[in-house]
Amino acid sequence: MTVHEVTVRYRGVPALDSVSFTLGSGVTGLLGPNGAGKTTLLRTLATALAPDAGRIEVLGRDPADPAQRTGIRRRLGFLPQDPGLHPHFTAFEFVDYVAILKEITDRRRRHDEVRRVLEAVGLGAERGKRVKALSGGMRQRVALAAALAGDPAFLVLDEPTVGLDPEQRMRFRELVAGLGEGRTVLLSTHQTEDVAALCHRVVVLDHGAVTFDGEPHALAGIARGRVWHSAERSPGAVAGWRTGLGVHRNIGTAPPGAECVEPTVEDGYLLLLDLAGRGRTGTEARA
Ligand SMILES: Nc1ncnc2c1ncn2[C@@H]1O[C@H](COP(=O)(O)OP(=O)(O)OP(=O)(O)O)[C@@H](O)[C@H]1O
Repeated sequence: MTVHEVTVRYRGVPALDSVSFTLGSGVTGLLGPNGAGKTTLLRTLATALAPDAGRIEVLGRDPADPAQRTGIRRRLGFLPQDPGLHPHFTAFEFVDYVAILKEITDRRRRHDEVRRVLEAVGLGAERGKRVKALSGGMRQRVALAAALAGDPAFLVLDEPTVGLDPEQRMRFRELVAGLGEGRTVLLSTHQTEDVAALCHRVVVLDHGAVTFDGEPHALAGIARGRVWHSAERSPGAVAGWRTGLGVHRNIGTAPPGAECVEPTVEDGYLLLLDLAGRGRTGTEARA
């Protein structure tokens, strides 16, 4: 999968500005603040949007060519931010409907596939329930099952853990981790914990440009020596918050004598955004 100098504009304003990177198998995380261009990039890779400039190669094919684009779509699973689940469909009917759109024409084979993917996301017993009767986490799994129909080689997931409680998020993580074996998964998220838990690689987008591309521990490493705990919020910190334990976690240039702590992916990410000139001064209490 290659993205080469891709630009996408909305009414002349670039949402992606000459973005380049390559993707291999496994789960890659895509982080970025609101409006960074994540959804635009995912929709472009999922062949739902054509770039204004640059080239893309997905599964060895060129989506600009209609015949090759069809070939890509047959091997692609896309979980959009709003999957458009019809509330009156049962889980089975919704996934079956998507499988029809994916041109699995043989009815018996298709129904077997729908049962397989609903089992895979842990919804085998719920397949006859209507979408409107399912919890948010279950609906998200129905949408994932639909994306998985046809065993795609490339899976594009746009903020799949939004709105899930911690237990549902953990279950979802387990599922996605398994999916990264032998296929390419691109996962957009605001959850740095998801990136740390799931991804072998992370790409950070900011203002339509790639500002980091590497392993999650390298993103955390940006903040090495620059995260410290103190009794009060430290004035030299670019970001800081009082933790649930009552100490202040500060990120920035550590004052002399500060006791530095091990940085997380979130620390590195916040510092990266600040280094890009965003100038955060978060003071909200976090758990
Ligand atoms: N259909 C559209 N028409 C005009 N502008 C758009 C459209 N879609 C997105 N944009 C703009 O393009 C930029 C990138 O948007 P995009 O949705 O790709 O960001 P994002 O990183 O996915 O954001 P979020 O984290 O909030 O989902 C934003 O400034 C957004 O306002």
